[in-house]
Amino acid sequence: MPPVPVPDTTEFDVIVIGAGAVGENIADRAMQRGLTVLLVESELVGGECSYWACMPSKVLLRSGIVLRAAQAVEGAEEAITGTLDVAATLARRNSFTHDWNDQSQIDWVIGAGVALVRGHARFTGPKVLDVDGTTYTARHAIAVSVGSDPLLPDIPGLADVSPWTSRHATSAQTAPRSLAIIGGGVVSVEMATAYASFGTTITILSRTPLLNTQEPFVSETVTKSLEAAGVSVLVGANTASAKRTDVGVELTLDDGSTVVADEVLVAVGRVPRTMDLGFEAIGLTPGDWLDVDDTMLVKGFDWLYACGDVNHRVLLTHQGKYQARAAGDVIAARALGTPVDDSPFGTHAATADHEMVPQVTFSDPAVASVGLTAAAAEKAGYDIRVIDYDLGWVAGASVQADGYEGHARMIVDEKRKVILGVTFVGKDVAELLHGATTAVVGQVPIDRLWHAVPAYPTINEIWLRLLETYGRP
Ligand SMILES: Cc1cc2nc3c(=O)[nH]c(=O)nc-3n(C[C@H](O)[C@H](O)[C@H](O)COP(=O)(O)OP(=O)(O)OC[C@H]3O[C@@H](n4cnc5c(N)ncnc54)[C@H](O)[C@@H]3O)c2cc1C
Ligand SMILES: NC(=O)c1ccc[n+]([C@@H]2O[C@H](COP(=O)([O-])OP(=O)(O)OC[C@H]3O[C@@H](n4cnc5c(N)ncnc54)[C@H](O)[C@@H]3O)[C@@H](O)[C@H]2O)c1
Repeated sequence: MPPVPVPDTTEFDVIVIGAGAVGENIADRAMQRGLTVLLVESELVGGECSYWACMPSKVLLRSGIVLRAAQAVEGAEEAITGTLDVAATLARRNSFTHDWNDQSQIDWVIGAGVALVRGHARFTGPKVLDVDGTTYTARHAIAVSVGSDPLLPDIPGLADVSPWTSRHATSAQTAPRSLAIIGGGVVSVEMATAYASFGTTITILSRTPLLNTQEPFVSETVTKSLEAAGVSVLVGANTASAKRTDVGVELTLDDGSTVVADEVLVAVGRVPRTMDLGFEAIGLTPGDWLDVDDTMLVKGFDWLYACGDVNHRVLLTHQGKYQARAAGDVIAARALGTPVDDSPFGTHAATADHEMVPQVTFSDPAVASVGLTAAAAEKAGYDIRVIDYDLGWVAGASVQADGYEGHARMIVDEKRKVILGVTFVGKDVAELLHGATTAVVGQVPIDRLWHAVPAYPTINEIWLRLLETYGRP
């Protein structure tokens, strides 16, 4: 890791622990509002997203998606005579992670005017930290943005087979011949998609249908497409034990059947990185997530903030950065005595975290969703109407790919006549999402949405079709 120059003071207005995407944004925001800020990072500046999560995983997926997109258009398809170049794809991924060197991010942080220390931070008391033997003090606030680690389930033998986690899957320098994946969430689906395109034989062992927090049609479509790519999707599969044998890792399911693969990837969710933060010194319990209000202030404190994965509100980079903007600004406002606006949708409140979160799963076809599913909206007590439409019937989609298959669903709050949630599944739907997010967060009345005319022939014409299906009063 490149060296980081030592700051010339140990007292700052704000200290941010963890320089992932989220911590960088808290620091930048507070600094821009006039505070002095120290950022402490134990590994790489840029965190999980840059080196072992969002960016490398999306690069690993992209080559296969582009290849299949060309294969789905007559005229382009004929030009494809080769297969996906795995080594070149992995090399492209290495260039995105700068071979796991964070010099460019160090330069950005220091250039932005934020002090940086490389080391492991632990609380030794309120507003006081030890970083590898040096004491640092915050005058106003400490923000925790230490992220999360993969959860290793308590399956007998699993720890002994040295399973892959998302870090191995996103940083591997060769593709294994076969890979078993425990879990059926986003990491499982994305990594199955990527590695299947590299020629790896994949078996997914999932207790539930894939992506089962999404609308049910998402699971059906994604499962079908993975199976078409040669992936074995075992739903209702409970892994009971694991052992390494001469031929690889052998997983035994609770029905007695076995799955053998070169490697096993565990992708069953996350735990907070709070085991070794000195929480005892400030009355918190090591290993806990941090419970925050909408300004990201940890409940029970007036100086401790938590943003990103560690507060367990939404484990997504963009949502963590949104929280960071609110937190950086409110820390400065409270320190400088300027007005705080923590009302819903105010400058200092991360209101959208609750029911307006966008997410893209970069499977093929992709899943793009924002807000509530029908089930979640009903559970929350809304009086809803569900509008469905086949994306393949949209002219723009049929141009995009021959035999385009996809689906869209819009959830309408019948009382207020606004949209609570939208889900798209289909090729190239990721870039449709922000229109949906704007409609949901803006609570744009359905009547007004009729005046937002989608260009013809784009896939965005799905909006017109959804409105026509809903009907105009
Ligand atoms: C495979 C994968 C793919 C993903 N893809 C996407 C995606 O496409 N889009 C999306 O929005 N989200 C995605 N996510 C989720 C996203 O990666 C996380 O939500 C995001 O990285 C969280 O950011 P963070 O800043 O909270 O934590 P992190 O990025 O983990 O940063 C925390 C930092 O704190 C440091 N740290 C920890 N403890 C200490 C300490 N005691 N002292 C000093 N430093 C410390 C760590 O070294 C780390 O650098 C993905 C996750 C995975 C696993
Ligand atoms: N494109 C993206 O936005 C993206 C991509 C990857 C990851 N992420 C984020 O990273 C986080 C972690 O992803 P993830 O896939 O690890 O978690 P996840 O919460 O998305 O999925 C975990 C899955 O594992 C299952 N599971 C839990 N315990 C199990 C066990 N013992 N055995 C078998 N299955 C078990 C769950 O039912 C669930 O289906 C998520 O919160 C996700 O939002 C986002």
